[in-house]
Amino acid sequence: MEAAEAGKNQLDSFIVGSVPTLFYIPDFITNKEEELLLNTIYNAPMSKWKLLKNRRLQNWGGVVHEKGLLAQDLPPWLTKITERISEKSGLFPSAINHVLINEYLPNQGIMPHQDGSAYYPSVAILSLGSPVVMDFTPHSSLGSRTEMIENNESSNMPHEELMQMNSGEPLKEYQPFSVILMSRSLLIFKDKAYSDYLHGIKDSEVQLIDKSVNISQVPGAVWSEGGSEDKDDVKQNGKEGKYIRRTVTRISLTCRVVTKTHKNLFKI
Ligand SMILES: O=C(O)CCC(=O)C(=O)O
Ligand SMILES: [Fe+2]
Repeated sequence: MEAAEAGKNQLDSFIVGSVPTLFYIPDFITNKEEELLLNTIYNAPMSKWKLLKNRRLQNWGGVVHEKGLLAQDLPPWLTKITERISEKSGLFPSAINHVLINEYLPNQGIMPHQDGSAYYPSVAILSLGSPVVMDFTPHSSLGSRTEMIENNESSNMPHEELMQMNSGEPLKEYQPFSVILMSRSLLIFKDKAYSDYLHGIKDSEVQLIDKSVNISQVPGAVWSEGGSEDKDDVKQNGKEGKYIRRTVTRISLTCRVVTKTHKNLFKI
């Protein structure tokens, strides 16, 4: 019984913020593992990179489309990580079978979005390289009006991303918040955090961290206090405060389960 209870609560100590289905695990992998992953990712053939308008990505596990996943086995260097994620979190119904690797230069981000319906509603994001701030915004039907980014890149995405544009009265329990994603950390979110909020990363080199729910877990050396040299960010975000400055590239591994899979195109 003890083991079952420990299993049930294995992520409780990693909850950050007020949404109980969002977990932040610092130091999920070692420095050595980070280095190995980065080397392997950058050793992939150039053709493996898909260029988007504002970043590039590698798609592993097969092609996701409406009818599910045209599955390809994940390579061992990825299953080593995805198996650890499944085992440590206990939040995935079956083996993680899809990994999207996104690369972000310091001035690149991803518009606020909800992940496509082909995925099981649990996602684990492993971060490598530069720290970054991920913003969670309640769907406009639930909270304050959702910020939209004009350049809709969803047509370039390998999976469906749903945009929510309708406005509504803010509900108190749905407030925007942010999470600082340090290198080697794992962010997991599911249920409410997955379906009632959009998630995104601003395309700015300087990112305010005042709304971040995990500041206390981030080394003080990572952030600075607002100063006159950061006028651009103040202009962009409308206020001054604590911020991080992205100086290097960030790589993220978005690990998910696509429940419907097909091995052969002709059997769909
Ligand atoms: O890079 C990230 O941290 C987020 C990526 C993401 O949200 C996605 O691929 O759907
Ligand atoms: Fe996403």
